[in-house]
Amino acid sequence: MTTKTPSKTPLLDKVKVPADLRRLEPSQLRQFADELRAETIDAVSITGGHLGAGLGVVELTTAIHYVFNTPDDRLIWDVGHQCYPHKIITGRRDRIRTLRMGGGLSGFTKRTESEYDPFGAAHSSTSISAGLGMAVARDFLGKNNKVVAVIGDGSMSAGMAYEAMNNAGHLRSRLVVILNDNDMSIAPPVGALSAYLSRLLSSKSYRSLRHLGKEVSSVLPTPLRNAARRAEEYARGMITGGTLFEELGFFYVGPVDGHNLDHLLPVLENVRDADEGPILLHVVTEKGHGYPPAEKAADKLHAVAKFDVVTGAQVKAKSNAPTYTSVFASSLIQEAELDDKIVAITAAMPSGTGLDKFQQRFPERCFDVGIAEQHAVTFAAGLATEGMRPVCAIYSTFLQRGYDQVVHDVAIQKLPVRFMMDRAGLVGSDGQTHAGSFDIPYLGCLPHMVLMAAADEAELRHMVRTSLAIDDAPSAVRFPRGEGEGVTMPERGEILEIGKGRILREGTKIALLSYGTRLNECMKAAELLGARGLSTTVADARFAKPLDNDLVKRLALEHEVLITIEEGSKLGFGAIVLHRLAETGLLDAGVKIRTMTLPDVFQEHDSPIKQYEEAGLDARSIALQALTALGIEAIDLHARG
Ligand SMILES: Cc1ncc(C[n+]2csc(CCOP(=O)(O)OP(=O)(O)O)c2C)c(N)n1
Ligand SMILES: CC(=O)[C@@H](O)[C@H](O)COP(=O)(O)O
Ligand SMILES: [Mg+2]
Repeated sequence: MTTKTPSKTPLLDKVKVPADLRRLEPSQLRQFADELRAETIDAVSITGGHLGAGLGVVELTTAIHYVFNTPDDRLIWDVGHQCYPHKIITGRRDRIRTLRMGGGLSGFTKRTESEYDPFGAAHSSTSISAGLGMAVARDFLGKNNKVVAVIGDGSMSAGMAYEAMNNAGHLRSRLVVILNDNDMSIAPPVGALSAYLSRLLSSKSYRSLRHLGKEVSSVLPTPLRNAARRAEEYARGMITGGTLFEELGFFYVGPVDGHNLDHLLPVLENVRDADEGPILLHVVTEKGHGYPPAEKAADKLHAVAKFDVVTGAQVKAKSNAPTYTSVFASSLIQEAELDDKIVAITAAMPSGTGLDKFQQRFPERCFDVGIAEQHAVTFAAGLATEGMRPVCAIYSTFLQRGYDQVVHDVAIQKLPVRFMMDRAGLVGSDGQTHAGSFDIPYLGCLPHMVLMAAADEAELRHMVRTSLAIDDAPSAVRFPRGEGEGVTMPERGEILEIGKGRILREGTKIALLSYGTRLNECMKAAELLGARGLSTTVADARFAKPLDNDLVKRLALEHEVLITIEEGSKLGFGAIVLHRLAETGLLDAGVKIRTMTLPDVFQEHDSPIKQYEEAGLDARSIALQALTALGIEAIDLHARG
């Protein structure tokens, strides 16, 4: 008879949902947390994903679900990248090894995934606003559940968090905000707030509060007379430095050791039962806590590929070409060597944008403004008014956060801010919230903008230099996540003729006009069409604004079919071309025109290859589009290869 190997997670095995957790004894929670951490590490070693943040909140996740009656009590995770332990103990352990895979769990909290995810996240600093909305609704509806928002120190650097606290303090709503302070963003945190939080932790009171343990709960709100309360708050503020938050109308509690369940549980119970206005509980944690490879890593293993649990060594895919990010960074450094007016700005994404390399070379000319895209854009506009050449490196999706600033502070004033939009298009496992799908329409509708899309890494190098040469208008260059096409790189970028595209292949019947990196798929589609005797032109627009009107006119008049292809949403490049053809009467010439874009849905996370297939932007789909326009059957092309 085979003896069953004892489980490594006997307590975790008993917990499918938090109600099961709440049946454990408090004395069992330490072991439970250790098992939850081990399960998180094992799962992410298989799927890859955001590891460090989740490891830092294992105890906090355990304590919150133990003390609060989730899901009736609402728990909102800011950004949501730290939610893997939360997902494991809220009915999703059986699917946790499908994390970020096609058809699997999302890498962030998601309403449609679970009742324990009352609010979707992924873009940071939304949790307090959402939590306040839920608290006010609760009061309107006469309900009595609690609302808890967990926000990181990095996410607390975004203006939206202050807008929400300001309003919460005014409304005096019963809302619990847990500031998860691990002294990390993706990179080490920046800004005055980070310094302020560090002061809180270094103050003698913090050391004494740590030693006082449970006494921390004694500083919680009790019905105090206003005068006494203000004096009490300032006294506490001076002891624990909570005054910044208390001036915003919050009752500040902390700082508390976020890995010590003996501290966390009584404080959370008191916070839960305090019948007061908004409370901010300042919890101190360590990103990557409990896993030495993460604790030792400079980035605390914020995001990892599959890895070996024992060594922490990651399994990196073989690289066939430089990443677009690295080409952008090296091109910018190259230009900045020759022009000391070039400065660069990131919103807390130095490594993701490649500006960490620029920062190493030009520390005084690189600004990490924290998670503050709105500020980043207008800060860049201010720099441009004084003749600097600011480069704002913000992912396409995160630039959405600073859109009014692009319109109001940059475009209307025609200021030469250069936007370098990495992750433009589909992004694979980060899914719906991170896809850079909308920058072509959201920028294409703005007067004065010069818009470029790199077809490959050589084109990106040209466009970086071209953008830097434009001193009389704002410009934006979009390029995708991941590796280039493996083309030969120029020593230095050329300055492209503004508003001019290029023809790569001459044909007579079908014209494929590509904008961005689908160009290679267009060339393959031309081969497929050529093999059917259909002579095909392939052109690279290079610019969406100003559009190469002569090229568009020639393609429309000299071909039976004209197809635009872009890795962007509807109402983008194809719409710009259609407008042009309609406004100039060229549509009357009878060309069969089709526009190929991303589908009008928020595509779920999956591998990039699967996402492109689903989007229908691969060579086979492009060829099919042309054949269909010509009324030619192509059964063989319908079958997916
Ligand atoms: C608006 C926005 N900008 C940038 C990002 C990229 N991003 C994801 S997590 C993160 C750092 C968050 O730091 P913190 O809130 O302290 O969480 P921690 O990872 O330390 O747990 C950043 C900048 C984002 N998700 N949303
Ligand atoms: C959680 C978050 O928003 C970032 O970590 C984001 O996932 C980074 O995306 P890349 O991996 O494409 O840099
Ligand atoms: Mg942090």
